[in-house]
Amino acid sequence: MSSEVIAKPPSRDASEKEQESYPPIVPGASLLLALRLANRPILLIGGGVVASQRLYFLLESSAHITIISPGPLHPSIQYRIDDPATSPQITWLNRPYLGRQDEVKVKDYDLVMTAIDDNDLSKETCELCREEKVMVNVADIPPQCDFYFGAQLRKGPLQILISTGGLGPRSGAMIRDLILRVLPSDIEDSIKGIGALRADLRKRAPGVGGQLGQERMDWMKDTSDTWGLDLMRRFNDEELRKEILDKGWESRKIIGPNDLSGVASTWTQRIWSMVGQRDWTVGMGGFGLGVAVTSLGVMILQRQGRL
Ligand SMILES: C[C@@]1(CC(=O)O)c2cc3[nH]c(cc4nc(cc5[nH]c(cc(n2)[C@H]1CCC(=O)O)[C@@](C)(CC(=O)O)[C@@H]5CCC(=O)O)C(CC(=O)O)=C4CCC(=O)O)c(CCC(=O)O)c3CC(=O)O
Ligand SMILES: NC(=O)C1=CN([C@@H]2O[C@H](COP(=O)(O)OP(=O)(O)OC[C@H]3O[C@@H](n4cnc5c(N)ncnc54)[C@H](O)[C@@H]3O)[C@@H](O)[C@H]2O)C=CC1
Repeated sequence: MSSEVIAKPPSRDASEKEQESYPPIVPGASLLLALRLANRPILLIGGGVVASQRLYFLLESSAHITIISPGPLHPSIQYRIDDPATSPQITWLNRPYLGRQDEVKVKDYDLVMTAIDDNDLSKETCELCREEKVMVNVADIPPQCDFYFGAQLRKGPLQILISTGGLGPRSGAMIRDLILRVLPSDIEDSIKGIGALRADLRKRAPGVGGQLGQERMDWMKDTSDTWGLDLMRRFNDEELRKEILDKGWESRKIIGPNDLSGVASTWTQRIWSMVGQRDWTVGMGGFGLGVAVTSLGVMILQRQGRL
């Protein structure tokens, strides 16, 4: 496994030597982002199984989705339209989309997705989107997509997306399942814990940038590293958070799990012993390996000019 295939952007704390050896840029990647789409208008054209998958993820991101497709729809789409929990998020136009002639205009949407069995109409929709500079995913013509979907897994606030650069969607899903198997089943509790600690710290030390911002980031980073992923779940205990903020942050010290005293220590340790210790490093090593192997495969194909 060559280390050059692993993305290495500049680091906050890289040593000067590392800073000097800038890794070469390897082009051809997609920019992996986490789009925040709450209440944003999204146009989804088509009503089959692929559209039903798009709809599911769009609903989870709290977007507002306009679906244009003649019925009958895929049953899961119809279900979401009928379900009072999701119906306010969906506008269904029960008719075919007419491309350039359609009264619905792509410029009124933040993103457009086509999932239809009509290549020509997909191309026309894509052209319209280019003219209006609206990002588009065309399920049947990958080279025309501005963005791809990927195999996804979600555990509360944690989300992981696997992209194979359009080469092997099914293999992406298999890698996702591999990651799922090695992830601790309750990792979301750790993420929620560290989120609660960050929020409390921001309340004590509000503001952006400057000396305080730098100290806040250094303290958070060192505290995260000291506790590790596994023990971060303990930050869900409000009393424990208060203790490490009082004793640690206020004097800019890092308080580790063994530095705790009193009540917080005793009862959180009791809960902890009930949950049981696990070695996460083995699992996370597997995760890193899986992702790196995928990247390596994609890189090889890129170098061979097949991407
Ligand atoms: C480029 C991309 C564009 C995009 O969709 O954004 C695209 C394109 C195409 N997929 C096709 C086929 C299949 N797609 C799947 C499955 C998924 N496809 C997904 C993504 C992507 N598919 C994007 C690149 C992803 C990446 O970079 O890795 C996933 C990951 C996410 C999702 O769709 O939400 C989801 C798995 C999610 C999960 O299981 O969780 C299966 C398997 C199955 O259904 O189980 C098959 C049949 C088997 C096969 O062909 O492999 C065809 C028709 C090919 C033909 O006609 O022969 C095209 C068009 C083409 O390739 O021309
Ligand atoms: N990206 C991906 O993950 C995958 C992409 N595909 C591609 O996606 C396309 C759609 O796949 P499926 O959902 O399986 O097809 P499907 O045949 O189940 O559904 C097609 C849908 O498009 C609708 N439709 C057709 N013409 C329309 C129009 N003018 N306006 C609005 N709606 C219209 C149909 O009513 C139907 O609901 C296929 O062309 C296929 O190449 C297929 C599998 C996976």
